[in-house]
Amino acid sequence: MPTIRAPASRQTATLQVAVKCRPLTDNESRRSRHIIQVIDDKNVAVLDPDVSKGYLDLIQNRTKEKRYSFDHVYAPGCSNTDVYKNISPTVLGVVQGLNVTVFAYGSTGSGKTYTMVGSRNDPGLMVLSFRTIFDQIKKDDSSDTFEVSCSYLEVYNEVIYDLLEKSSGHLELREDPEHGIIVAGLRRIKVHSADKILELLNIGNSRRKTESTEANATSSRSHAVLEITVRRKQKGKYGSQVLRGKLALVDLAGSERATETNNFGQKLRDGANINKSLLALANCINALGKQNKKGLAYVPYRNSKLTRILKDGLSGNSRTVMIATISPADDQYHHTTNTLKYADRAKEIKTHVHKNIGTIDNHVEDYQRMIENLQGEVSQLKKELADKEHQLSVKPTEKAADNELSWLNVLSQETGENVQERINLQKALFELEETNKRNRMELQHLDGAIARPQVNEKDYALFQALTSRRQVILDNIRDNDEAGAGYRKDIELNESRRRQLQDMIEEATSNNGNRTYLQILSQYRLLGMNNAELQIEMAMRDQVIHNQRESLRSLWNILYRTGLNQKQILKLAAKQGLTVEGCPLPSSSPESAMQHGRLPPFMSFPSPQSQSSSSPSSCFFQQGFSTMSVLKNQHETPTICRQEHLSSYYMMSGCSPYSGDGKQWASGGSTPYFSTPETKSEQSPCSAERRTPYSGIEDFSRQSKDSCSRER
Ligand SMILES: Nc1ncnc2c1ncn2[C@@H]1O[C@H](COP(=O)(O)OP(=O)(O)OP(=O)(O)O)[C@@H](O)[C@H]1O
Repeated sequence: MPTIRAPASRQTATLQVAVKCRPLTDNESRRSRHIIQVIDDKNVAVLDPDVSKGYLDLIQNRTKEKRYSFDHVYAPGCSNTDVYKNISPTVLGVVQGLNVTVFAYGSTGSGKTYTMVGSRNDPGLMVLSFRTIFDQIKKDDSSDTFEVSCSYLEVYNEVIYDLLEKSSGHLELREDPEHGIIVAGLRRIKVHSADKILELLNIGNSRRKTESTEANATSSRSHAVLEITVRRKQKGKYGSQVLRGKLALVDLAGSERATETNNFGQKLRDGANINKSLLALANCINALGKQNKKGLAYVPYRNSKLTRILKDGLSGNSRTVMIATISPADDQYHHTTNTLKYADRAKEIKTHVHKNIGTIDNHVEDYQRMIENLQGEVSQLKKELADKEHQLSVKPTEKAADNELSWLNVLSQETGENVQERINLQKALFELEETNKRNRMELQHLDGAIARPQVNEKDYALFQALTSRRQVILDNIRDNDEAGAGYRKDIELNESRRRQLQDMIEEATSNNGNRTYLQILSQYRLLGMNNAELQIEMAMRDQVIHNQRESLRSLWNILYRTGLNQKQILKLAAKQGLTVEGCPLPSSSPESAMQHGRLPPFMSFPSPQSQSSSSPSSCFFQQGFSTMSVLKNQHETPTICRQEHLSSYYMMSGCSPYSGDGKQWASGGSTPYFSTPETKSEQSPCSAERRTPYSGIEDFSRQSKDSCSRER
């Protein structure tokens, strides 16, 4: 029997922003003045660093003193445990199936690593978090079972490395509708105690890239993300379900001004890359901070790996805490006010939190497995290729052929980059279109509200507010459409370059005599391309699943509006051959469900006036209706939406979905959309536990920073 799952209710949460000021270091106390005044636990002032200003300047307000308010402010005497006390309730949401992100943001040497990792005497937020997670699991007296796993990665020079692998290769990011952004191939180790995570954290930190810079003797050169996942299996009335909470703890690399650090060579390049990703993060914070006032603007997550990793934490499904770290020294005034400026903007950021219940990721996992197999084959071929290259290099007579082959190699590499660029462009286009779809829905609502007659002054004021909001939305739609047109053009250029490369490779392979080598080379190239194509298909499938979820939400919207009670709906569903899981239906009216916050905000009930055929509500209804027919007839027509989406996707890229090259949707056509896997292996390829010698708990941050010399 096919199964559908009720949508999880979403809550809007605001980013929790705290400021932590570290003490002056011994060096600083000799030459610097303390300019941070913690007024109380929520307010902080940065005093004017210039002490030469007179009384007149002060009364004429010519002072550079600045005041800020945050959720929490911690004075230099506060410990990491003091900070943790306020975020502990948020962190514990992970055990209830929520996503939580905690990140430290601040200039170099301001205390980010100290806050996140800490020392033996003052353990940081990473250590305190996993300790309380395990304590909470221990305390739980329900019949639920728990499984905790952990991963640790770093982003160095825009490349992702696995800190739990001895010699990690480059890892790639992938978007998954169920789990958000994920890192393909990242090791996830099952852990049974806080000590085990501590051991892994120690090992990871010893591999992390740090350098001594002018500004900080042990400056982190990479962004590090420790992720702890808690899977909680619950047995409920309607069968068992899995809650999957994820805690991401992020220690960012140090931002710096090149002029202050006296860096050069590799260090300067590292600094430039670090600054680039931190700038990308600042730009996202800016765009998101404005969004509340300005409607849906495009947020440039794609500009760096860091912002893509933090995407969920910044706007998606996550309760997020930002700890802005500052130094009290007067010569850090500009860095401090800059950090506080972004922290102040971050207070406006909203995320949308819901429990991660169950999973529909079996389709995506099929693809992931295929990609992993392909990657295995590609690396085997790479090895064969290297062997062959070695053999050829010892035969000088074949030098000419060698040159041609290395040229061919360059072409292959360019083809790979070309495909990767196309994936990025198309995903960016999807995101833009998604943003504008929501903008247009809001516009429809606004038009409906604006059309209502104005009877009194209050109505007129509302009319004016709605009209100016409408203008903002229109501006955003126009900007996004323009950006979309740019992406489409880039996709066309990319396609034509791809054709060119293809022709050049064909010509080269037909001219060269070394058949075996060429066969391997071209097979390697083809597999690489197939791999990339599969990633595109996965992205499309992700989008389809996302669309289906939206349709499901609409379907629930309709069910709520019918006023039927839970029993009636279950009976009706059973008649249609459907099982409903985790039914969250209100026993009373849908309006009361709305009042009690059980419906997500977008599942609004239209006012009677707005129920014309063109109103958003009817649009919901039609969408829901078609979903229903898909549900009802899924055995006969299970791929309606999939093909619709596929064709629109290919229209964009100018290809046909069935190009005769066998690249069609790979899963069986009769797979029902809304089914939950009956039996699914829980053992992921990355979940195997590996034992690593425990190196002892020292001063985590210092130990890790001192012993870092990994060359990338
Ligand atoms: N709360 C604190 N108490 C005592 N010392 C601190 C505190 N916070 C930071 N420090 C010290 O300040 C110095 C810089 O801190 P840390 O390395 O954590 O900065 P960072 O922001 O991570 O720097 P980077 O971005 O360059 O990696 C270190 O010597 C650290 O021990």
